Amino acid sequence: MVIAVASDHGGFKLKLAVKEHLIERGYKVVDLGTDTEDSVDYPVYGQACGEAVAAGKADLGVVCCGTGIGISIAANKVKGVRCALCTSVEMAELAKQHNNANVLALGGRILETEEAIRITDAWLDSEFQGGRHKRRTDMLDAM
Ligand SMILES: O=C(CO)[C@H](O)[C@H](O)[C@H](O)COP(=O)(O)O
Repeated sequence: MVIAVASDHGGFKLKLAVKEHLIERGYKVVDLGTDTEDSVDYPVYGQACGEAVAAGKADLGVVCCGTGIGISIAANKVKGVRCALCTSVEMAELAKQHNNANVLALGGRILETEEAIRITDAWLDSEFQGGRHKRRTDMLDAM
């Protein structure tokens, strides 16, 4: 299982913490940048992660910016991406169970690192429930 991670400067430190955690969990991680806390533009990194997932170069993606909002909008511009901005464990569970989110967005200026890790684990460890939810994700993917 390969997970792509990407962030702007606002999510850089959180991305590093999530990346380390993912590696500890045994995932192969591809880091698409940014690589410093210098100011950069979140659309570049949201698009890069979304394209990696959509192209099958990664199975899943995690994107981080200051709030998680801008980079999630960018990732969701890529066809085939279902990026979910999550601020709680419950949202993360439902993002996988109902939306089959293939990219998780987190806010580095919003979440404590420990909570972000719990959210990431909840998303990874939940399973898509299919059924009526599959009909709806198919509708999303056809847009
Ligand atoms: O999602 C965002 C904005 O929609 C992020 O929070 C960005 O990280 C933020 O806009 C960066 O702001 P900065 O003042 O340039 O650091």
